[in-house]
Amino acid sequence: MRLLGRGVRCVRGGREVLSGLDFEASSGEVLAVTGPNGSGKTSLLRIIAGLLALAGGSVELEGGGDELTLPDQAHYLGHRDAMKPALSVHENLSFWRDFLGGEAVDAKKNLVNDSLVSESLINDSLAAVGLDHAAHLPAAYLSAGQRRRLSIARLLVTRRPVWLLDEPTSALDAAGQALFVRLMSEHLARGGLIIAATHAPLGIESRELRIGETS
Ligand SMILES: Nc1ncnc2c1ncn2[C@@H]1O[C@H](COP(=O)(O)OP(=O)(O)OP(=O)(O)O)[C@@H](O)[C@H]1O
Repeated sequence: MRLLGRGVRCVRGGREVLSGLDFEASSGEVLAVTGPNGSGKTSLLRIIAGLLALAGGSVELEGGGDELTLPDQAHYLGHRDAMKPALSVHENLSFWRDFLGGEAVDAKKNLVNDSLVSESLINDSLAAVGLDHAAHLPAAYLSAGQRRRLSIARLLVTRRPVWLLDEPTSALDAAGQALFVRLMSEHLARGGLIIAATHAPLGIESRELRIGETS
């Protein structure tokens, strides 16, 4: 699988933010998008996620699911944690699983239509990010790092091969960063790919795409 961007152009508020940008990332690879504030890193992730229109060029996923669009095959984790504060941690994750079309699979990768299995997927995902003890707390009570962990759990309730991550390690403590590195490594080992906008090292081997140097 390969994500390919050619001649990408982005205009925001009448200003050209990206122009003629080429990039690619393959299965098992992390592309770290770096550059000064306002250089267009978030805009690029939002274009790939289908949340922002291209003003020119193309972005394509080769070797993905034939009947699925690129946005259907991508997880977008913005730098703001998209959680409803009045819902519990568990309810927030259930919402995202349903919204993203989460499917439970058994050990032989067969689809399982079983609410108990779905329930254990939520619990396993919360445990994987160290939030099992907080499942019934309102999301409003979470600390910044815990909110980030809950966002990361979204990546686990539905498997999608392309992870688009905006400043994914912000607010994470050392243990949280180590945990996230492990989750990213497992994702890459399964053939996934990651594009991350970041100002800080991700703690995992990556290739750099530097943008906005001249602006
Ligand atoms: N909704 C919008 N309308 C107009 N301009 C916008 C909008 N959103 C972003 N911009 C502009 O687009 C440019 C790129 O913003 P973007 O958020 O992609 O940068 P970034 O590289 O992610 O920055 P940072 O490192 O600060 O997160 C900035 O000049 C910003 O002001």
